[in-house]
Amino acid sequence: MSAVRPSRRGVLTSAAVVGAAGIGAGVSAVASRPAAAGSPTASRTVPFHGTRQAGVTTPAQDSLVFAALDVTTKRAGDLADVLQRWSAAAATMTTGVPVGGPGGLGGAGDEPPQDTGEAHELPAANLTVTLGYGPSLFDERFGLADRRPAALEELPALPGEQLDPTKVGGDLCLQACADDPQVAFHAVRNLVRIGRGTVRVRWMQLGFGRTSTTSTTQSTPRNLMGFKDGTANLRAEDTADLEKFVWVGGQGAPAADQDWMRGGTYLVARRIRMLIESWDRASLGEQERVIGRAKESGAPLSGTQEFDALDLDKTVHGKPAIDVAAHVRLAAPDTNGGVKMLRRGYSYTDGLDVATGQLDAGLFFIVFGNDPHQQFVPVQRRLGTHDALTEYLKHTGSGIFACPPGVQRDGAWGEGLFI
Ligand SMILES: C=CC1=C(C)c2cc3[nH]c(cc4nc(cc5[nH]c(cc1n2)c(C)c5CCC(=O)O)C(CCC(=O)O)=C4C)c(C)c3C=C
Ligand SMILES: [Fe+2]
Repeated sequence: MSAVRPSRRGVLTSAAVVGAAGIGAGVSAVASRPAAAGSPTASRTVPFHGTRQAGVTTPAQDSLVFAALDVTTKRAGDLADVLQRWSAAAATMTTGVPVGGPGGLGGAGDEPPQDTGEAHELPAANLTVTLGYGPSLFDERFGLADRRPAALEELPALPGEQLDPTKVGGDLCLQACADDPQVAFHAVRNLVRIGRGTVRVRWMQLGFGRTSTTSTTQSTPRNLMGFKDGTANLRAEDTADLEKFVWVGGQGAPAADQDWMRGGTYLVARRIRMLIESWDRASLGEQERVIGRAKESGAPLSGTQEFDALDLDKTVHGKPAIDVAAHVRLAAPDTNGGVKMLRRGYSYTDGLDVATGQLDAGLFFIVFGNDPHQQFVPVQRRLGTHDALTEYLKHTGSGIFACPPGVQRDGAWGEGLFI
C-alpha cells in the first residue's frame, strides 16, 4: 500500500494556519472532527462569529464556491428570516457540524433531512462563508434606497470587457471558501436550499486553486498562466494598510457613510477568461515582458528575488527593465496614486468552450477594498486600455457587493438593515 504524502502546498498551508491563529478573522486550531488522512489542514476551523466577516483576511483556502443570488420576494421579513437562518447554518457548518446540529442528517423518515449530507464525516476544512449585498438590493422593493452606501454603485462599463449577461450582478452574494471543494459546495448548496422560495441563484462560479496570498505565512501560488500570483498582495499582517484600504471607516480611510457598513468591506468579482491557447504559444520572453516578472522565480524583471521591490526606473540597454505596458507596472500602487487592494481570487475552468473548441479557463478575480470606485475601477480602466496582458484576457463576468461587518455570537446577517 502506498502512503499518501501531503502535498507541499498542504504542508505549507498547515504551518500557515497554525501560525496565523488569531489573525484577522482568526483561524482556530480547535479540531471539530478528526482530520482526514493525508489532509493536514482539514481539521482546522475558522470562527464564523467576530467583528469582521471571515473569508477576507483569512489565509486563502484552496477552493471557492461563489454564488450571486436574486431575492424573489418583496417581503423584507421573509428575507430577514432567511438571513437569520443562513447565519445559524453557516455558524454550524463552519464547525464541521451538519445544518440542524449533529442530528441534522436524520429526522423524520417522511421529511427531507435538514442537511444534504455530502459533507458528513468530512472535516470543517477551514470553511468560511462571506455574505455580500448587491446594489440592486437597495432598489424600491425593500425601502432601502437611502441606506445604500455611495460606494455600492454598479460598476461602470470598463474597457474591452465582453460580459456574459448571465454572469453579471446579483442582489446578494455568498463566497464559500474551504480546503475541500465538497465542503465549500455543501455550504452554498445548503444555504440555497434554506433560501428556497425567497432567493434563487443568479449565477455561480467554482474556483479550484487560490491565486493569492493573504498572509505572510502562506507561500505564493501560481495562476493558470504559470506565474506566481499574490507576491505583492495586501496581507492579514498589514494591519495599517487594511485599515486604510480594506475596512470601511478604518483608520486613515474615508468615513463610513452608512453605520451598518462600518467595519465591513466591498467585494468586486470579475470572471476573467484567459486565452490560454494564445498564451501557451507566446515565448517565455514575451510572457515575462507582459507580466513584468520572471516566470520561475517570480522576481520583478528589475531584480533577482521574488520579494524585491519593483524598480520602475531601472533600464537595461536603454530600455525599461519592466516594460511600459507590463501588468505589474500598470497595476502597482506607485503608478496608481498609492491605491492598494486585497486580491483573493481563484483559478477556474468550466471545461471546453464548444463554440470555439478552446478551454474556458482563467481567473475568478476577487478583490476587497473600502472604495472600489476609487480602487478597482480606475486601476482596471488603466489595465483594460494599456496592459499588455489584456491581449490574453476576456472579462466575462462581474459583480460588486457590500460585505457588512462580522456577526456577533447573538447576532445575525441582516442586522442594521432588515433586523
Ligand atoms: C484591477 C486589478 C487587477 C486585475 C483585474 C488583475 C488581473 C490579473 N492579474 C494577473 C496576474 C498577476 N497580477 C500580478 C500583480 C498584480 N495585479 C494587480 C491587480 C490586478 N490584476 C495588482 C495590484 C498587482 C500587484 C502589482 C504590484 O504592486 O507589484 C502578478 C504579479 C505577482 C503579484 O504581485 O501578485 C501577476 C502574475 C492575471 C493573470 C490577471 C487576470 C487574469
Ligand atoms: Fe494582476
